[in-house]
Amino acid sequence: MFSYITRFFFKTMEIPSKLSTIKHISQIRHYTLTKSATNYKIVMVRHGESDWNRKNLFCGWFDSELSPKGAEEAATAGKTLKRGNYEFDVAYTSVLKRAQDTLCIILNELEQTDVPVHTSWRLNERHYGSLTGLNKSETAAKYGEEQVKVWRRSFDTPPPSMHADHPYYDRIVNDSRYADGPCVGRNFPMFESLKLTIERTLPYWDHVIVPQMRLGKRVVIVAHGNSLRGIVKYLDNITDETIMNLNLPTGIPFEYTLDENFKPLVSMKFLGDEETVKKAMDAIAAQGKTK
Ligand SMILES: O=C(OP(=O)(O)O)[C@H](O)COP(=O)(O)O
Repeated sequence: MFSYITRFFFKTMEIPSKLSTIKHISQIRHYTLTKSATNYKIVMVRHGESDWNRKNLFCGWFDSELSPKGAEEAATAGKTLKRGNYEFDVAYTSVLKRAQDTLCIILNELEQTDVPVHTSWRLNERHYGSLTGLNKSETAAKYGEEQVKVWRRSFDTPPPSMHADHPYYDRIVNDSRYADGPCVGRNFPMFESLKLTIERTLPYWDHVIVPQMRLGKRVVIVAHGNSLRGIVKYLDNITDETIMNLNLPTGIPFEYTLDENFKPLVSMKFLGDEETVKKAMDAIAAQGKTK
């Protein structure tokens, strides 16, 4: 178990009275708890590798299955949490199968299958627009690695929009899981930047998840690379530039300890060995290379 903060990036500091904006990834802080106070712990996990992760395709709102490796990653995550004696009172996930199946495997491993599970499109992966279904390396070869990095990681530049003639448009827009929202023509996305993803994820964090933590519920969230990057950016007040360099690995849980105002006391403590996490992060970053 290690804090993401400790190796690449992090240094231990005293808790400042106010969080300042993180301008470089190396400034993400690992605060030492110097006094006992109300604090809340929450575990987050990006789902295990999906079939489309394995094929290196932009996935977004396409409902890819877990790959066999992804199912193994989920089982390993569950075993790790069990070894750490984690118990949960409530779980949150997206409407997408790769996240739900990961959560199910984790709860099975934990022997906590009676934990209530809430699903919301607000925790979905960002919508990758017309890039959905394209191979990332091939897209980099066609448009350049820089452009692909902007589409993948910039804060507010969205990918091109998905139109009705896109091969996955009908399947996504007419999915019955969205019957109760979002609404096409109103808030059903056809593309999303990280900024837009945060705008629909944060209300769920603030109005659904935080109130449960306030009640003392122990929460686990299983979501996606970019919906979780959005939450992390918000919690750690990471700048738009710095967030470009954060790549979340699949299937490795990480924990936050939050103070009474739901600000981080301990940020992104990965429950996995440091070398494995670093390699996994580097591999995610490299997906946008030409080869
Ligand atoms: O669907 C996706 O994310 P997910 O695998 O976390 O659900 C994206 O294709 C991840 O791609 P990215 O890492 O290029 O943003």
